[in-house]
Amino acid sequence: MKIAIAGASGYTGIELLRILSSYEDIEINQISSRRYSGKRLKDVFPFFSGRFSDLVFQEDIDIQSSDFFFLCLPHEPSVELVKRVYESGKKVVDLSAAYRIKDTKAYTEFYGFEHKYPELLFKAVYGLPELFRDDIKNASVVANPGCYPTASILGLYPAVKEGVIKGEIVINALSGISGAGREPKQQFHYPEAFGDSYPYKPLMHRHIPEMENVLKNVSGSDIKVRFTPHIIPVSRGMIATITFRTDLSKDQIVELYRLEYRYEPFIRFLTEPPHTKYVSGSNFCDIFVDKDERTGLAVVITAIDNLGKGASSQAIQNFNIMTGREETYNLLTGIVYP
Ligand SMILES: NC(=O)C1=CN([C@@H]2O[C@H](COP(=O)(O)OP(=O)(O)OC[C@H]3O[C@@H](n4cnc5c(N)ncnc54)[C@H](OP(=O)(O)O)[C@@H]3O)[C@@H](O)[C@H]2O)C=CC1
Ligand SMILES: CC(=O)N[C@@H](CCC(=O)OP(=O)(O)O)C(=O)O
Repeated sequence: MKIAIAGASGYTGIELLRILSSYEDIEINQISSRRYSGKRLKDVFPFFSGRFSDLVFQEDIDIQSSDFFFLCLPHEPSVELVKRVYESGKKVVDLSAAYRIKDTKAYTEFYGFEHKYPELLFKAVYGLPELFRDDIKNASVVANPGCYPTASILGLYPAVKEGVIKGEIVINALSGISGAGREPKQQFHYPEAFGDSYPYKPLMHRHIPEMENVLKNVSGSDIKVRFTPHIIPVSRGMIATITFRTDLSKDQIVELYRLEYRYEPFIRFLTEPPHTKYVSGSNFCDIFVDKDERTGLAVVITAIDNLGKGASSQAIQNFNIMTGREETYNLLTGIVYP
């Protein structure tokens, strides 16, 4: 199988290359980057010497030359490229938000562009295997979830599905800086980012419509989330702390979560709050569930690697499912500790 990675010089593209380097039965035959076009992968990123010695970045991806596509591009260029892959009859996992939200208004409102292919938007499958595994198996277009939505939806799904939440849902989430991509930005310049932590977009972040859209699709009811993201000065890692009111006791809510995810290979329950380092470099989502009986609020805390389960390893999980491999193939290791 010949594989193309568009946007291979960004953080999610590099992470994909790292994971795919362990696959024996595939060939990565195209990688794209405009700025590195014509340069060898190993000259740009010396740590890839060996496995991918001959790969050369190209300006764009040729649809005819590969069988399967991973797109690690910004949202707007993805809209077009996904459409072209789809028309060729081949399969694609798109890591951008271009096909995630089944609501065209969200694109004008939160992404600043008119979605040109609403009919394809409704054919794309949301690539969160724990919720949509059966649809992913036969999908041509898989829209890989955002990192905050992965951490938040996995932390809410059992409770939302069973309808045990009373009232508001509050999510406070922390993200490592690689979540903002590799393009240099002033606020992520070392002297400014080192040692600093802060909330941002406290009232409306573009991941809110994505989360609400998916939670509505699985529950059938309108669900609102009060979501506040925060930057933490680490390269990778994400924590979501979720609180909601419920009449279930502590034991019942813990049991509900454990039962729902009992066969999930990448969900691990912890009896203490998870750390970013417990999942770093991996596809795991660690979950802690408890209830504060004093206030009646349940507390669910999830940890993922934003570049792992929040992006690239989740894209590989989808690839494994779409290509008939064991879902966990090559994904059960990878933790980098300390
Ligand atoms: N970082 C993260 O934690 C997560 C990211 N995502 C999403 O995944 C996608 C990739 O993210 P990430 O790897 O962080 O981004 P980066 O900014 O690190 O990389 C973007 C890649 O796309 C290329 N690119 C940028 N602009 C264009 C363009 N207009 N046309 C063609 N190629 C372009 C860049 O190379 P060049 O400029 O040389 O062409 C680079 O290879 C984004 O849509 C992001 O929202 C999703 C979940 C988590
Ligand atoms: C730290 C940081 O800036 N994170 C990004 C989200 C991560 C991401 O890339 O998500 P999408 O794929 O949905 O764009 C942000 O808050 O916009």
